[in-house]
Amino acid sequence: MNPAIAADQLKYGYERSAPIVNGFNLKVAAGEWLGIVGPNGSGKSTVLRMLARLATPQSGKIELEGRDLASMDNKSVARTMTMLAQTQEGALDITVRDLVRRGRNPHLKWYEECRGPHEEVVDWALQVTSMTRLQHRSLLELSGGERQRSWLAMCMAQTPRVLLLDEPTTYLDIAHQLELMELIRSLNQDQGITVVMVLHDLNQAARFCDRIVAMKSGAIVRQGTPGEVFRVEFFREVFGIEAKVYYDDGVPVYLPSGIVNKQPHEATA
Ligand SMILES: Nc1ncnc2c1ncn2[C@@H]1O[C@H](COP(=O)(O)OP(=O)(O)OP(=O)(O)O)[C@@H](O)[C@H]1O
Repeated sequence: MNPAIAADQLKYGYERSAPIVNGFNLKVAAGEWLGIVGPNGSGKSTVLRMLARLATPQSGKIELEGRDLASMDNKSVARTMTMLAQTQEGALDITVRDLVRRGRNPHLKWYEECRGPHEEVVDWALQVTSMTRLQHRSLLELSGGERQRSWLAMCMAQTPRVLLLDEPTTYLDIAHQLELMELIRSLNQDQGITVVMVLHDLNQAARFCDRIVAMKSGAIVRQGTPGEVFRVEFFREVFGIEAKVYYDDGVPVYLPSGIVNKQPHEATA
């Protein structure tokens, strides 16, 4: 079976600056939950944007389920893969249900309306994200967590097989963070959706992800299961911190104790 995503030798940079991402290779298996971690400015969002086709690599190739991403049409990409960003742009003066209906657009012909079986998918997307009760509310009347769930419901209405998420829990309190992570876990485990998520909370990465890829200066420096990655040297070399690693129910948990050498940490050094 083709990997859900295969990225080969990706390179990306801005004019007059050294490449931000260089020689980046990644394979994500269908049904896997991959976490991308790394210091600020290490290129995580840039990689995710290239995978989502929001940024075009200067060189290298991305395959989505074995197809060349660069030559796929927009609707085929949107029927296969979707991305939930940290914050969303767009008007909030819309009901949750109307927002979720927009997720059906890649499946509709230009003359078609969201009706019949498409409305059933909207019902399903609202249900799996626990938004049915709030579906007639305007986004303006929702909390940050409920709003993020509404956007996720729209993503689900696309019935994607691959879900990309860029720090989706950043603005959520801890209860809403866990709620969103549990929800994504059920989408991953029950619906078989492949998940690629950039996240800063390393303990959450260890708890939820099958595999962690750590980036520094635009390249992958460590990867493996959370247990393989969570080593004292990893925290020193990638984040410049001293940390102790404990195990809770088989899951590694780190506790930071200080900055290595007491030097200001150079994120992109
Ligand atoms: N428009 C731009 N022009 C020049 N450099 C940019 C631009 N946008 C981003 N960068 C640089 O690209 C590098 C990688 O940024 P990116 O957002 O991918 O990192 P990140 O690992 O996601 O960071 P963070 O954890 O802070 O979100 C950073 O050094 C950033 O300053």
